[in-house]
Amino acid sequence: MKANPFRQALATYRTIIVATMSFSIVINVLMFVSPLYMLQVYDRVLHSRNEMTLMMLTLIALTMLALCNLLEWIRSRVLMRAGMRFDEMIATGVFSRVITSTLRHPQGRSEFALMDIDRLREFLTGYGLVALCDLPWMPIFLAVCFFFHPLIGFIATGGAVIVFTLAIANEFMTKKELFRATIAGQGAIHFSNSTLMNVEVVRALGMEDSLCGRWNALHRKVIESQALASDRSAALLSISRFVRMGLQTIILGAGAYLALEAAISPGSIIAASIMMGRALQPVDQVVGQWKQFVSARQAYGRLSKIFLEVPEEQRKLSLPTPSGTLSVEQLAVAAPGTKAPLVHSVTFRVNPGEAVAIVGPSGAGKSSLARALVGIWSPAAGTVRLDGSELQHWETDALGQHFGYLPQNVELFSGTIAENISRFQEAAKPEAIIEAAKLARVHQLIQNLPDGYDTQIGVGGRQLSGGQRQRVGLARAVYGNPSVIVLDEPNANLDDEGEEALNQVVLALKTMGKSVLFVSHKMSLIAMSGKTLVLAQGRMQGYGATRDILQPKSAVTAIHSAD
Ligand SMILES: Nc1ncnc2c1ncn2[C@@H]1O[C@H](COP(=O)(O)OP(=O)(O)OP(=O)(O)O)[C@@H](O)[C@H]1O
Repeated sequence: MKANPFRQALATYRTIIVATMSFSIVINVLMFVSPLYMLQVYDRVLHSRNEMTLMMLTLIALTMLALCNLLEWIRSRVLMRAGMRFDEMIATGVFSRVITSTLRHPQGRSEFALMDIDRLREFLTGYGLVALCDLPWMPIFLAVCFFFHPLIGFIATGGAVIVFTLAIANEFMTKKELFRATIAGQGAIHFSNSTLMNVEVVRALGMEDSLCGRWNALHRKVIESQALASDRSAALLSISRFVRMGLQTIILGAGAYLALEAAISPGSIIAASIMMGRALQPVDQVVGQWKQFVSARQAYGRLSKIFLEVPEEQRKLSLPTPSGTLSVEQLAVAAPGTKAPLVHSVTFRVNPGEAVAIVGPSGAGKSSLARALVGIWSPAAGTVRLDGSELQHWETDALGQHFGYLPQNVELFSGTIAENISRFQEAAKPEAIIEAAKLARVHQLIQNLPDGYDTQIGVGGRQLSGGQRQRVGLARAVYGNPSVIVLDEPNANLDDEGEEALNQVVLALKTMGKSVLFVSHKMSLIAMSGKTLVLAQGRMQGYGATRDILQPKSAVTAIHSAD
């Protein structure tokens, strides 16, 4: 099995974290410039009154500070590029896993893993990671405070402990609410997306108010949880800010007292105050970045889960292009995430050049069977074999190229007609697209559209009529010379001319030696098949030559009359 690309990407990022830490070492060493400068100015220059020394010290300090800022700039550029590389390494993997995971658990909302990539990348490239890299420097800065005087050291350490405690309290007090807000936010987005998919029905049936009410309820949950988390976090943040400011006053006061007692030099007062500030800075940053930390950690958890649940597809032997023999044995089909089979014990075989009609009343399980035949749903029992090899033994993408599939509700994508027919393949040849359109008898129809093959069809192909969608979907099904073509009610939206064209397509596909299976209620199309499979309540009621099955009093006629 291939290594998990998420882990690989994180391993690569580890090198970047090491580089960031190396930058941080130099940057933090340069943090000593300001306190050292103060010590020199107050304790040496003011006594010696040497202006030349002051000028040289100032010049050196400015150079060092410029270097420090230059390094910070380079560090952020390195992080940004590494973040982009990290994104590149996992984005494709996440996208394909989201598809697999959604097929397995349609209600699982795995699409949000795509947003998690952004969250994690933002954390890895932003101040969050820098703050973490700076954190190990805190003890060193505190040690220097002790070096000035133990009292200074204790004040700074006490301050760091308080600020840290506040950060942890922040985590505990906001964790649950932030998690709730994320889940509620996903629910609201999911709901609004599905509403927007059906805007026409929403307007026509006056559902706006009720749907808006439902969305508002979900949205309010997000706002309430966020507001609660933000209230708690804001209170702690202002306490933390007060502690920081109070500490500065205390440290200056303590320094002045120690200077009066001649325990430290006057320059040490300012230097100690700067040093304590540096020690507390990473803690402050961590507190400020807490929300981002939490969200990045949740994103990390969800991404790890999806990579764990959907492991890398094992490399499979590439099988030769199939002739198209589809054999189904004792097949049982259940919807993803459910156990009860919708289709039971189906056995039949389709040879190249044959057409099989799948018939039966509504809810008989015809579409469920079609889904299993093209490998969308895995068999709950039994097998589906293409040229003798079970569908699971084929590479998913390779298998898709050997199948043509037209689902009942067509499912076109936002893009041009040409892109839809070519299944969005980047290297699609125009000749192949036109060949598929001609084979599907839709070339002329496309030519009559304002932009021909370049016509944008909108989300779900909404800018086409129902019949046009179905015929473009048929062209997509036959694109790329597939061996097996499965059509689920391909004539549901067709007029007489469209139906005649469809009958011609089935005839042509048979002549070309393709295996054709279609679900239909239309006798004229069923008559194009050599064999018919009759389903009722998920069970095979008959399978045989269409002319026998279409005889009066046969199973199919009985089923239709019962319908
Ligand atoms: N994704 C799903 N999850 C759970 N049950 C499902 C799912 N899809 C379909 N079913 C159920 O499976 C049964 C068969 O549905 P299917 O769509 O396969 O029937 P059909 O024969 O194609 O019907 P029609 O002719 O109306 O399209 C139905 O009872 C339906 O409720």
